[in-house]
Amino acid sequence: MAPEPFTIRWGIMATGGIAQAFVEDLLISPASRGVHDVAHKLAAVASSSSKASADAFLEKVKAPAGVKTYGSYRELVNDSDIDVVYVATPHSHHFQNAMLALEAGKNVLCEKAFTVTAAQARKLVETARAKNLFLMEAVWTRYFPLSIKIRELVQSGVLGPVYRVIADNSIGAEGPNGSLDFPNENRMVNPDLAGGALLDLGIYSLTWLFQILYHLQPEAEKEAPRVAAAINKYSTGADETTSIILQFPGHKSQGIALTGLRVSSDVDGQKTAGPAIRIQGPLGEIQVDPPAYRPLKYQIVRKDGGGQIEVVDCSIPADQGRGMYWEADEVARCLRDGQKESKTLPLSESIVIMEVMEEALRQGEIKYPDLITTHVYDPNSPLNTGGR
Ligand SMILES: NC(=O)C1=CN([C@@H]2O[C@H](COP(=O)(O)OP(=O)(O)OC[C@H]3O[C@@H](n4cnc5c(N)ncnc54)[C@H](OP(=O)(O)O)[C@@H]3O)[C@@H](O)[C@H]2O)C=CC1
Ligand SMILES: O=C1OC[C@@H](O)[C@H](O)[C@H]1O
Repeated sequence: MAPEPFTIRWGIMATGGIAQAFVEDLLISPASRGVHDVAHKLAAVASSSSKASADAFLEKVKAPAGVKTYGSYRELVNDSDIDVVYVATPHSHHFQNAMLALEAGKNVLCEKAFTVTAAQARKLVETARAKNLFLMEAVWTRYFPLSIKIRELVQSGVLGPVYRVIADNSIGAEGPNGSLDFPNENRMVNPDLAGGALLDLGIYSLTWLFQILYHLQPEAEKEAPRVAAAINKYSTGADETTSIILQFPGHKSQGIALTGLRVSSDVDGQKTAGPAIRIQGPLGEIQVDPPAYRPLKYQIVRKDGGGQIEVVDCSIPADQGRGMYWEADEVARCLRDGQKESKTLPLSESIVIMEVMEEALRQGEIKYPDLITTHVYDPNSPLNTGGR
């Protein structure tokens, strides 16, 4: 008889859009994606608004009976029947909320962007290590079968050394009279919630640059990049377009990461506009269809391919969710194996990415409020208590 899967008990912090998508994926049987070694249990959900919001959330996701609900994040992190807390609040809140969970002795999976500043990311990592807890930034894209396959292909040398990655993750959200299709209070453009294209969407362009140009560098030759960036600001003060050039001189490689809120990477929504990502070496290139955050199809163009291209489709069947369960499976395996971080996205790499984004925001003169940039933990911060 096959051994029972190792099951982890999740506590969900916040009840917004991504919390719903993540939980719906958690509730899909792992066996349906061929996973038998780990499983997931939805143990509790907390809303900073009210217990009633958490109750309503359970109905929305069609949760099984027996899931606890709380009207505060503090109650959630103190629940002894939880193995890991999923932080699904806006970027502005990640540092304080993840600290709240770590300080209560909980393992943490924290949504992207990890934090607002690099110092906050370092403090989270330092705290998790001091308390011997698991911590991971929830960059789900890295755990897609397509991402794994492409990292393997690049490592196998199919392109020769990769010298260039160009990646775009942009959405077409232009509104009337120069505005964007978001109210100014919306987390996409609101500086109080660390809004802006870079922290929300540009992180995926950087994910592609990093998972190829940085992650695959041999450990002994790890080289953080030089950064040149330019930003257009929206009327709220958040960035609406950000362009970043990275150079890794020791590896002779370069990356270009683009993001914006006016022109989509996939203008007709049909993926006919061309690739969002190009990974290039002397022997050929790999092109990945948009969106960069949910990659499902790629093609290989070989220098000696005689004009033929190889197309590889990694679609997810319509009834098989969004694809967030692969990162959840990674968390379960790490907890099972006593690993305190994911090898696919080590904490040191999340920190370097935060350093790059911080530098880009500095060059673009984007300023966020002190409340959300401090790296001093405050359990009573309104970011933890829900005071809005
Ligand atoms: N991996 C992915 O594909 C995606 C990741 N994300 C990431 O997830 C995070 C949340 O995004 P998303 O779910 O879209 O955001 P939503 O605005 O839909 O939800 C955020 C939730 O955070 C809680 N919250 C606490 N304080 C505030 C506040 N002051 N303002 C607004 N919400 C607050 C609320 O839950 P409550 O009231 O219950 O406490 C709210 O429902 C972001 O970091 C984003 O980058 C987002 C979309 C996709
Ligand atoms: O992480 C994300 O991916 C999907 C986008 O629509 C969303 O804004 C972003 O937060």
